[in-house]
Amino acid sequence: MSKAKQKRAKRLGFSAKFKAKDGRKGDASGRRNTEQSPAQTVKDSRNPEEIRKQRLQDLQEKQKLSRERELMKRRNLQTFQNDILQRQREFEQRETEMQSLEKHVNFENENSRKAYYREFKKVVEASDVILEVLDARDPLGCRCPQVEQAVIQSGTNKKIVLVLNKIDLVSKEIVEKWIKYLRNEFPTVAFKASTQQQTKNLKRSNVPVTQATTELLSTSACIGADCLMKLLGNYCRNLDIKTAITVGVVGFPNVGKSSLINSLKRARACNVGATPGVTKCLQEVHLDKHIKLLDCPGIVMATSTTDAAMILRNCVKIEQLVDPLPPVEAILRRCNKAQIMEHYGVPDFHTALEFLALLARRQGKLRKGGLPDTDKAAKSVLMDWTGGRISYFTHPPETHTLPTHVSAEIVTEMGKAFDWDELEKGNQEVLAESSCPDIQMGFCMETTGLTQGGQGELHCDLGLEGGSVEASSSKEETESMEDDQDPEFGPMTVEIKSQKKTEVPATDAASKAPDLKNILNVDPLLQGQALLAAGKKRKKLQKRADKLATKLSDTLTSAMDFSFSD
Ligand SMILES: Nc1nc2c(ncn2[C@@H]2O[C@H](COP(=O)(O)OP(=O)(O)OP(=O)(O)O)[C@@H](O)[C@H]2O)c(=O)[nH]1
Repeated sequence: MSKAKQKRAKRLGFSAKFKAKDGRKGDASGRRNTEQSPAQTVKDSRNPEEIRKQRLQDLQEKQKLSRERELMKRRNLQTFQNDILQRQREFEQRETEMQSLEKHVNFENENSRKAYYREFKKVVEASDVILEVLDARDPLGCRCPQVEQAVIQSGTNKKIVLVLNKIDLVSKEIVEKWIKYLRNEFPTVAFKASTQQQTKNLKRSNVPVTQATTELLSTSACIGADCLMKLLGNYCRNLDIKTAITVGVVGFPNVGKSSLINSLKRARACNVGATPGVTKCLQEVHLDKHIKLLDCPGIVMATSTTDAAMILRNCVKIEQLVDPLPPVEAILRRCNKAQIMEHYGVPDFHTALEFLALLARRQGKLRKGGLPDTDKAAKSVLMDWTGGRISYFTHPPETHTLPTHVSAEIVTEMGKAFDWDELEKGNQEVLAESSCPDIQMGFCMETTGLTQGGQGELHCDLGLEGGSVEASSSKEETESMEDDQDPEFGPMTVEIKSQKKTEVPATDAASKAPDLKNILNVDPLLQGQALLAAGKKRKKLQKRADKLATKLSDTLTSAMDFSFSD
């Protein structure tokens, strides 16, 4: 070993290694290491690598200490100040980075979007027919040109069918107009998925048009399944497919893909939820031996539409929103101010933030120190929007123009395998089934469950008064606002449900119960029940009287306390 090497080894404390190499006990200089105990020497000879590491660490610590000592010698007030400023700057930078990370919770969604897209690709590859589910309230807004393009590019043997779901949330006229508009491109089926909670025997209505009642509407049964099944059956027949076909169900989040599959299966095969992103990966459901359905996670690939529009289309989880102000501003832009003021019971306001502060105060949503929690108020407004309390629907354009990714040849090719007349008939039946002379559907239905974070459930708010359906009252209770041109949604109608509540008569058992002395006036068959109620009432009154008496006597005792004590 050269001298220089020996010196370096000595500096780094490699004497043990050196010893091992030349066979002598001692450090690099060749001197015997007298400081080591015999036990240590034995240990050292056993594990030289560890000793080397330890020595290196010691050396580094020593160097650090000496550096710090040097620094302290040179330190003055100015360097201290610089140090503090530097640390403050670092802290602030970290804070802003954290904030920007939080602000982009959607980055996470960006990743999941990519994962969802991969799943979607799998679905397209495996499917013969793609059902693109659209929300009847805003069909164009939740149409995904990229999805259609991907299907078209993957060959003409794959067919696209548009399913106009949630038709119960809009009027029949609007559904008809949309079907007329959309069938210029692809076969379109009107549908209302079942929103029942049970796991089996989901209801599917096949009541003849003439016998459809208002009660049918108020149920959560599925409408349109027969038409869709016939369409798929005809497809198999027309193409003479003897084996099974695979049907992919794709669309925006929360449009009702899983609900549609469950309705066709008549069982809760897929998870359903009122928040977007419930379906996370591809799921296979065998309808029968001829049809296999594939549930796909909701995909959002729109880059042109603003985030606010995506939130209003219920594509983003409201609880996760970091800045809910822009979508609320978007809602306020679309609503009539007077209606909003009346609906939420707030005074006049100038900005969305002012409105939210007023609303938060009114709803008792306060932060520490009594400051209004505008974030919570904003989220409650957004929940009202996505949950249907502020309902909306868009109008189809007057004239139809083919989108750039769809050519006339593709339209003809796509439509070839389907029986259009049968489809037309089926849609008519669905619309007739879901319509009724007295009420306008959609204006009275409401998807709930969002606020509880549970499954959506269809509730009918038909303005029931004394058990009868009052069409006019339900109409009166909704106030609409027509917006001719909306840059993000196109022509749109927004409706705010008035919060008028019917007076509930007092149903207190005690108030209903007769007095004991009047028990003989009660119907003899009901006397047992009345006696029980009367007994309860007497006990309750007795308790109240006792309480009052105790209070009175306490007050009197304290008033008559003349002990002159402090
Ligand atoms: N009123 C009404 N609500 C519906 C209908 N179809 C689905 N829903 C409700 O819409 C919500 C979303 O339904 P899902 O079936 O989970 O929607 P999805 O498209 O599978 O959602 P992701 O899994 O997020 O992609 C649930 O609350 C359903 O109850 C319908 O036809 N009418």
